[in-house]
Amino acid sequence: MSKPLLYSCWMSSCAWRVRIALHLKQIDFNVKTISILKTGEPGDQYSEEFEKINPMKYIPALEIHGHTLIESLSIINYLEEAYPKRRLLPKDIFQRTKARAISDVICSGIQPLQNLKVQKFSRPDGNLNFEWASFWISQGFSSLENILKESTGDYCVGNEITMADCCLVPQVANARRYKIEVSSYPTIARIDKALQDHEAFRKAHPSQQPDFPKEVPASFASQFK
Ligand SMILES: N[C@@H](CCC(=O)N[C@@H](CS)C(=O)NCC(=O)O)C(=O)O
Repeated sequence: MSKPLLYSCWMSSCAWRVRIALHLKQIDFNVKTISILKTGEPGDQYSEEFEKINPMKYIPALEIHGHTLIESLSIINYLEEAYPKRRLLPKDIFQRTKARAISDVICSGIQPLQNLKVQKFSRPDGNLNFEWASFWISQGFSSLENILKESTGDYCVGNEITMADCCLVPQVANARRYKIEVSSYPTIARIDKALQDHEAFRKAHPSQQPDFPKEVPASFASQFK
């Protein structure tokens, strides 16, 4: 079987979620870079070629076993079902539901509000809107902090790493990018810190990606401080 192929980009938090899951499952994969933010021209997600991969014009997408999968959470759920070893959902049904709910909060309730095309549409000049992104992430984090206080042990849900952790770490990086003081959310900050040294999370980090630039663009500097 050829290796799975992940359409990814160093700056995409959604692709990052899937990279973490692939590494946690110890699945070897190749990466095809789709540059989603280019100066003065549309990103590669708008190309005709990529639209055939994902008609939503978003990354990630995963080619695996002759199929093309889209939507980060659906991809992670596929990986969980197809590769049940090193599980990303707890055994207990209520813990499992919590892990899914936290993933949904991040993937449906926070990240879509700060996505590139949403930010651009919010401004008449079509540029990124830092204030907008920062507002919506802060709103989401205030609620997420309270949700996590109830579910956390070492990680988002109890003491096992779950798909919720795959979603949390990239979203915390987004928060830093938009200059949110993450320490104001102590549970979120603690879980994020606890995961930084885990091998799968290190391998999935933007700095380890083939398209990571030699010089980080100024607008990302706060993410990597
Ligand atoms: N719900 C989708 C969202 C994917 C998404 O928002 N991808 C972002 C990168 S993190 C993207 O491709 N943005 C391009 C754009 O906004 O033009 C998923 O979870 O896969």
